[in-house]
Amino acid sequence: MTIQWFPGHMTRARRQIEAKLKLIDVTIELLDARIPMSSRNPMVDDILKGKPRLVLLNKADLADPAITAEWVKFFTDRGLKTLAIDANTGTGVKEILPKCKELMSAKIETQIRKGINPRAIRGLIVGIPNVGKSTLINQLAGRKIANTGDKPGVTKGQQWIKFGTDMDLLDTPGILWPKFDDQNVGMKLAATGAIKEEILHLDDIAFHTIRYMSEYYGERLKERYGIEELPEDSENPNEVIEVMEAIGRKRGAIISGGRVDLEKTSLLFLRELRSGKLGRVSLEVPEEYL
Ligand SMILES: Nc1nc2c(ncn2[C@@H]2O[C@H](COP(=O)(O)OP(=O)(O)OP(=O)(O)O)[C@@H](O)[C@H]2O)c(=O)[nH]1
Repeated sequence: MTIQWFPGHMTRARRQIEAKLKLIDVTIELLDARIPMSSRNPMVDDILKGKPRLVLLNKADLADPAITAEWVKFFTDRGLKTLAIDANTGTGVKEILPKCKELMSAKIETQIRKGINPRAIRGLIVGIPNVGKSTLINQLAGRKIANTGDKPGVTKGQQWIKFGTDMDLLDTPGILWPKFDDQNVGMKLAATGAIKEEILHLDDIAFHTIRYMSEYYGERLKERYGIEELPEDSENPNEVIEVMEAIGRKRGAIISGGRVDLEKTSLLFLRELRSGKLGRVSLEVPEEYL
């Protein structure tokens, strides 16, 4: 889904989440494991207002496992229960209910002490567009319920989905907006496919991603594209462009006069990255946020 966020949209999206929050016990915040901070709404703590929260690093199948483990520790150290999952295949999804129960344990114990039969925990999935909310809802329900495109502003009848006997989930997730005003964040969102490429220039997105990969995943670039020399200084744009050109030559993206077609190279490179052909890649590390 392509979204242009304007203040009016944000206010409306926020109001919709606030209305849903009244109905629920636990929030499930979905982030992209490859870019947990860039796929995170900067006002999430304020919006969710201290509701018990489980953080899920989704699309972990595409992210670098060692970096994902660091991210799990990063969020856990900040007092948030955190799991890495793959909503497509369901890996890690079984652990969601026990974690939600842990979040509610004090309340449940009090109810039991008072002789009240605890009711099912009520949960709400929240996250930015394309992070996998509908996929997770369908995975939890074991059937297709949620369709992509819960557009802010479109009122829908809400229903509870039974997730075992102990948990109910709202079928319409809460949509949060990413941080649009930071160009670096925008590049990472575009590189992972969270926002449509048309919003930013394709060659800028590829340039930023290749620069990052030269630093952290240089061997993969060398191996896949037969690159001999990686940039000595990845802050030097000319050196990064040389890598882009080497990728273009390898892929035959040449225009008249033998020059490399950087636009086509960018498209091919990003396609290969997103489809996992460059291996499991994370585009940010916790050290940047300590
Ligand atoms: N590889 C991988 N792809 C996933 C995973 N979860 C979701 N996807 C894919 O990501 C894309 C977006 O998933 P959706 O479930 O539609 O995301 P959403 O958050 O509901 O998106 P909006 O409706 O735009 O808000 C789809 O192509 C999914 O197949 C995952 O864990 N791993």
